[in-house]
Amino acid sequence: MTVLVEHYVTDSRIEEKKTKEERGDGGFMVPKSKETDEFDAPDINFLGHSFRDYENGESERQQGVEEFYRMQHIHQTYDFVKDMRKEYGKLNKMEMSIWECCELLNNVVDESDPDLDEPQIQHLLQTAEAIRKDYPNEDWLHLTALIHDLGKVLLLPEFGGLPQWAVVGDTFPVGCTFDPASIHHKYFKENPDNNTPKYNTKNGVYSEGCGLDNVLMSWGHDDYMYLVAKQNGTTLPHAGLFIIRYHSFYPLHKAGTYTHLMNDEDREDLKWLHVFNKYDLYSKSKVHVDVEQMKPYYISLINKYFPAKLKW
Ligand SMILES: O[C@H]1[C@H](O)[C@@H](O)[C@H](O)[C@@H](O)[C@H]1O
Ligand SMILES: [Fe+2]
Ligand SMILES: [Fe+2]
Repeated sequence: MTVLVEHYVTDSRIEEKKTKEERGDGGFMVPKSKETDEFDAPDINFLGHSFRDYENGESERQQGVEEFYRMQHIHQTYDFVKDMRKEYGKLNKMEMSIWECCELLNNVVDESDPDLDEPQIQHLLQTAEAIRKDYPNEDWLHLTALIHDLGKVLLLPEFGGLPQWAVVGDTFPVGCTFDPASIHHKYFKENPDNNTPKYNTKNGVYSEGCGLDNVLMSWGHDDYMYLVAKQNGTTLPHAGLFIIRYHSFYPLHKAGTYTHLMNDEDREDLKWLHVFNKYDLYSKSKVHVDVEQMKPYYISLINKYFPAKLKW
C-alpha cells in the first residue's frame, strides 16, 4: 500500500512542477477525475435533519448551536483576531507529533456542529477515509483531511481552554463588512466592528483582489492549524494549506461571497476546497472508524509530510 501511494504522489508532484503549457490546464492543477464512483452524499444527518440546518431550532442541540453563533458573532472582532494570531503564532504551548494531536481530539466535542456529536478523532478519520476511497492517488488530500480540524485542541486546558466561539464554527473575514451569507447573521449587530467605519465597508481595511492570505479570518481551529502546519515546515501542497485555512469559510465556498478579495491562486485552490468540503460535511456519521487499524497508513503520510515533532 505505502509503495503504491509513494508512486502516485511522486507523479502528482512532477505534474505540479510542469509549466502550464506542459500540463495544458491553464496554469493550475485541476482536481483529477475519480477512479471510483462519486461519493454518495446522504440526505439526512444522524438526527434525521438535513445537513447544516440552522433554521429549525426545535432541538436542544440546535438551540445550543444558535447560542454558539450569537457569542461568536459578538466577540470576533478585528482586534481580537490580531491578538490571537500574535499569541498563538508563537507556537509555545506544546511539542508533539501530528498523531499525538489526533489522539487528543478524542476528548473534544464541537458544540457548533448540528450534524455530529461524536469525538472529533472520529470525524477526522471518517473524512479522510471517505476522500481516500474516491481519490486514492492524492495522498496529500487524505492527510489534509486527517489534520484539517486538529486546531480544535485550542479548546483543551493545555492550550488555554479557549471558549467554543473562539475555536469552532463557520468563519468569516474581519476588518470588512459581515456578509449576510454567514449563518445567524443578525447577531453581528452587536459586534463593535459593525459600527466602526473603517471596518464596515465592502473592502474595509483590504483592497479588491488582495488575496486571502492578506485577509484576517475570524479566529479558530482553521487559522491556528494553518499556522502550525506552515511554521513547522510541512511539505503539503499549497492547496492542502488552503483547505485547512478556509474549510469553515462557508460564506465563500458555499455562498460565493467575498470573492472580490481573492486572487488567481485562491481561485485555483478553491477548486480543491470544493472537492474537500463534500467529504468533510457528508461523511459525518455514527459509524465509527477503527482508529488502531487506520493508524499505520496515516502515520506513513505524517512521516512523509511533517517533522516527527511539531511546535504547537
Ligand atoms: O460546526 C462546524 C465545525 O466547527 C467544523 O469544524 C467547521 O469546519 C464548520 O465550518 C462548522 O460549521
Ligand atoms: Fe473544521
Ligand atoms: Fe471537519
